[in-house]
Amino acid sequence: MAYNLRWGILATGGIAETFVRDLLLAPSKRGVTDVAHTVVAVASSSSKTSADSFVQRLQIPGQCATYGSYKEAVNNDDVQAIYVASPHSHHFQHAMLALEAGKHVLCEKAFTVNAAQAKILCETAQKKGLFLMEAVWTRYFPLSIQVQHLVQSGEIGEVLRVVSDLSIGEEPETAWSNDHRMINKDLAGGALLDLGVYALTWVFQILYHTLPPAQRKAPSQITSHMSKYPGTGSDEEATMILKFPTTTPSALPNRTSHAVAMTAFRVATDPDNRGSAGPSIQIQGTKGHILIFGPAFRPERYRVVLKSQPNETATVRDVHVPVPGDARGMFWEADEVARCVRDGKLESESLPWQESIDIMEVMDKVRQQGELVYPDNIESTNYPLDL
Ligand SMILES: NC(=O)C1=CN([C@@H]2O[C@H](COP(=O)(O)OP(=O)(O)OC[C@H]3O[C@@H](n4cnc5c(N)ncnc54)[C@H](OP(=O)(O)O)[C@@H]3O)[C@@H](O)[C@H]2O)C=CC1
Ligand SMILES: O=C1OC[C@@H](O)[C@H](O)[C@H]1O
Repeated sequence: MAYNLRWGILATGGIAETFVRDLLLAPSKRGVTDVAHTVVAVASSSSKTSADSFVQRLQIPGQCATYGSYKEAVNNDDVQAIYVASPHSHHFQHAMLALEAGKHVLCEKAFTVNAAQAKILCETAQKKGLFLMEAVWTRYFPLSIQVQHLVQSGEIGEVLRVVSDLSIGEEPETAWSNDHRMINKDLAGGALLDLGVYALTWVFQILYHTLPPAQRKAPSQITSHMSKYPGTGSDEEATMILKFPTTTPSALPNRTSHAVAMTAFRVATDPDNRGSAGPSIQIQGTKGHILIFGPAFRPERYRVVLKSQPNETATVRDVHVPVPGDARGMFWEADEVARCVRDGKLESESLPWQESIDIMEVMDKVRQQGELVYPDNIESTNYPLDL
C-alpha cells in the first residue's frame, strides 16, 4: 500500500499552481507505486477567496480546507507537510512558521535570502525532528540522477571543468513591472537568487555531490561579476568562477576543478528554444564531455562525447529523458519528500542541508562582491517578523 503524504500549500501564485497540478497526477503514470499525495489545505495570505478559487480551479479532490492566512493552515492537524511557495524574501519566515507548528517543510528555491537564515531553518528542523528540504526540483529528475551516475562511473574521466548557464533572454523593462518578484528587491528579486541558483545547482551536482558526503567541500575560491538592473537595483546578470577539489582521487597532483556558473536576463542560453546555440551545461572530463540541453531547471536531453583520435570512430551518445505526459516534473521532488517523511528522515540525501547552505554561502559571497544588499527586514534572522 502506498504511503500517502498530506500536504498544506502556502501561497496561491504561479508555482504553487504548477506544483499542485503535478501533485494531483496519478503517481502510477510516472511508474511510482510506493508513495502518493493528497492536498488537504490551501492558504492565501491575500484572502480566503483566493484559496477557494485555487481549489476550484485546480479541481483539488476530497476535503481541502481553505484559509486566508498561512498561520491557520500550519495549525491544521490534518496537514503533515507544508509547501512554501511565497517569494524568496518570505521563505525564512514562512518555513519557520511551519516548522514551529510542527510541520515538515518543502521550501521553494532560493531556500532563503542568505545562508544565516538557511542555517537557522536547518537547526530548527533538527531540534524539532522535522523534515526540511529546499525545493530544487531539478535534483530529482531522472536525467540529473543518470548524469551524476555517469560522472561517478568514470566514463568521462576526471571532471576538471563545469560550465553552466541559465539565462532567459528577457528585457526587464518590458518583461516585468518594478514590483514584480523577479526584480523587486523587497522580495529578494534578481537573476542570482531566482535563476543563478540552478546554474549553481548543476555545478554542485557534479563537483560536490558526486563525492562521498565526508569528502564534499565548499568552493575554496569564488570570483564573480554582477550587473545591476537600473530600474530597481536588483541584479540582472552574474558570472561566477568557482574552484573545487577534484571529483575523484586525482591523477594530477594538487589539481583542482573549476566551474563557471552564469545567469542573465537579457541574453539567452538557448535563444531559439531548440538547442541550436549549444548546451546549457558542459561537464568536461579528461576522457570526454557530457553536454546537457534544455533549460538548466528542466533539461530532457544530454549527449556524451568521448575523446577520440582523428583516425578513430567518434563515440557520441544522445540520450533523451522526457518528463512523462503533460507534467512539469515537480512530482519527483514531492515523491522524495513523501519517502523521507515515511522513513523518518529529516533531510534528503539528494539535497542535504549542508549543500543548500553551501550554495547559499556562494550566493552570499557573490552578492557581497557585487554589492547587492537587500533590505534589512528580509535579510534578518529574527523570527517572527511581520514583513
Ligand atoms: N521551482 C520552480 O520551477 C519555480 C520556483 N519558483 C519559486 O517559487 C516562489 C514563488 O514564485 P511564483 O509562484 O512565480 O511567484 P508569484 O508571484 O506567482 O506567487 C507568489 C505568491 O506568494 C504569496 N505571497 C506571500 N507574501 C507575498 C508578498 N509579500 N508579495 C507577493 N506575494 C506574496 C502570494 O500568494 P497568496 O496571496 O496566495 O498568499 C503570491 O501569489 C519563488 O521562490 C520562486 O523562486 C518560481 C517559479 C518556478
Ligand atoms: O525557478 C524558476 O524556474 C523557472 C523560471 O521560469 C522561473 O523564473 C524560476 O523562478
